[in-house]
Amino acid sequence: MSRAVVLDVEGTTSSIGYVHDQLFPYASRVLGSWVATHGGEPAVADALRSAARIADRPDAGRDEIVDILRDWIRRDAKVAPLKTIQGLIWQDALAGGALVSHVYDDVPRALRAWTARGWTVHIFSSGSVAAQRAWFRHSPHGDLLPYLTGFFDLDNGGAKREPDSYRSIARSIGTDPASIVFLSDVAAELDAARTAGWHTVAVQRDDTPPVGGDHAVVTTFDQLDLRDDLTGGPAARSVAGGPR
Ligand SMILES: CSCCC(=O)C(=O)COP(=O)(O)O
Ligand SMILES: [Mg+2]
Repeated sequence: MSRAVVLDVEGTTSSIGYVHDQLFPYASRVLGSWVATHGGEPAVADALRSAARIADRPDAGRDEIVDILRDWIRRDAKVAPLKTIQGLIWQDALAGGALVSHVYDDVPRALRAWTARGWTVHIFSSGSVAAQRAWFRHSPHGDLLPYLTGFFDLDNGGAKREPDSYRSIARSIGTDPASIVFLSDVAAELDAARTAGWHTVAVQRDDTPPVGGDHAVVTTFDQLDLRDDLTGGPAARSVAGGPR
């Protein structure tokens, strides 16, 4: 029987501070010139049109759309066309060394241990699949892609607070919901996954706001004891604060 771990990125595998202090300002800074260069490419043109539609300004020109996207970045809006464009920008920057990704030290250790035991590991993040792949490929711990089987974002996974997204991801990875463990720093995401029948574990990193909710809690992946028999739920070895 297949067993899977699904991981959120920002606040779970990686620092929120890094994303907000490095990635977002970088995207905001280069956005205007990047859109001027790439705006004619079909995927980018499509994302720009889609952003204008969502903002209810279908006739907006490129400069106005760049302003809309910058405003969304400032407000950390999880909007698919913004995430598509950010992902393409970050992909180049991560590959070229203009940006370095951040992954907590316990993450590669856990990825190695879980996959060695036959679990598959997948990512579900608001960041686009292109951003996710570049993020883990160019990690400070080396290329982590060999440990990752599937990548889901707002386009191919759906909204992170909707139970249907988790149902559809379970179907897509071919794993029974009762054999999937989801780790996230956002209680509403964990609630949605639990509604879909998944096991849930809140990740409370030192540098993140309190997760809240009533999910089992770990502060690092080292504390998660992934038993092959999940009937009692995934065990957190040394739970900080206990289930809340
Ligand atoms: C490498 S993914 C970039 C981070 C990002 O844009 C984002 O929105 C992360 O959201 P998450 O769902 O991972 O909390
Ligand atoms: Mg998160």
